[in-house]
Amino acid sequence: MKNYVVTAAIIINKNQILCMQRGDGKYVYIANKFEFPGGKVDDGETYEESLARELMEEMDLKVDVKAEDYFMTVEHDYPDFHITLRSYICHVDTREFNMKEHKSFKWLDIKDLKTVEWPAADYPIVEKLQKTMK
Ligand SMILES: Nc1nc2c([nH]c(=O)n2[C@H]2C[C@H](O)[C@@H](COP(=O)(O)OP(=O)(O)OP(=O)(O)O)O2)c(=O)[nH]1
Repeated sequence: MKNYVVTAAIIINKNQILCMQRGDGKYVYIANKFEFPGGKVDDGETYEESLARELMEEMDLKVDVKAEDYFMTVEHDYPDFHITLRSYICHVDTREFNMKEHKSFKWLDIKDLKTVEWPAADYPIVEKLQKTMK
């Protein structure tokens, strides 16, 4: 099975988390779900560089992602591929960004994260946030 290494940003502003909704796509089990913005790591870049690049590409959002902001990694098997999902906490001081690739977004309190649907790989992250950051 293919393995995708993906970095994802838990973007926090005033105690709320930015949840971005994916559009349609070929995999029904992730289409239209809310996710932490980010994407696949390219050859030759560090995880932190990759995440900063994705945030800029997808949202025009400039974030200095630091190794010390690492939160957790989830290994998950989807029906068509395996994902290594590596997440970082990113505090931002603005809510301004351009939604270039997603279909909608929500800023949610941590306690409300499960009011939207996430891809299966994201639930361990949501759960750790709810346990450790309330
Ligand atoms: N960015 C992000 N991706 C996630 C999360 N959870 C999750 O299962 N994924 C999956 C969805 C995708 O299969 C993959 C991220 O890839 P991507 O966003 O760079 O690429 P994509 O599949 O949308 O499209 P493409 O660039 O391959 O055309 O990781 C998450 O919280 N954030």
